Amino acid sequence: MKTVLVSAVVLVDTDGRILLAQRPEGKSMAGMWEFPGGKVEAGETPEGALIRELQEELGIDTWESCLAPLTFASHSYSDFHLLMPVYICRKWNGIPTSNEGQALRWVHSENLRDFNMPPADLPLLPMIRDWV
Ligand SMILES: Nc1nc2c([nH]c(=O)n2[C@H]2C[C@H](O)[C@@H](COP(=O)(O)OP(=O)(O)OP(=O)(O)O)O2)c(=O)[nH]1
Ligand SMILES: [Mg+2]
Repeated sequence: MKTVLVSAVVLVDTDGRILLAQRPEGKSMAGMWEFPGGKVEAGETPEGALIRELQEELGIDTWESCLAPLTFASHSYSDFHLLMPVYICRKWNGIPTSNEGQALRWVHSENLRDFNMPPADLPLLPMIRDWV
């Protein structure tokens, strides 16, 4: 099975809330709430891909020095294996805005489990709750 590399971020605001984005209609797992990010394309580093995705999806700018490794997901879906490094970021320029029609929510870490998230994300939630 193909392994797909996806970078994602736990974006934390000054109140300690985390940004979740809802996957739009038409995409796989539509309606589920995810950490912002996307696929690492050929020739990109995971950090570079995440910086690009944050510009494209949310219209914010951040820097490699502001992305710290937090955890990762490794999960087999029916048609591919997901390997997803997850970074934490507390510093960026701009206000996250829905650029691709996706709903956005700032969520307190203790409430993450109330959101319907992709199966790959579920094992990460307890440690994110404890560490953020
Ligand atoms: N961004 C993100 N993707 C996740 C999470 N959990 C999870 O299983 N995924 C999966 C869903 C997708 O299969 C894959 C991300 O691919 P995607 O299609 O959103 O990638 P992309 O943003 O580059 O979008 P596209 O241009 O390929 O449409 O990773 C998560 O928390 N955040
Ligand atoms: Mg994406």
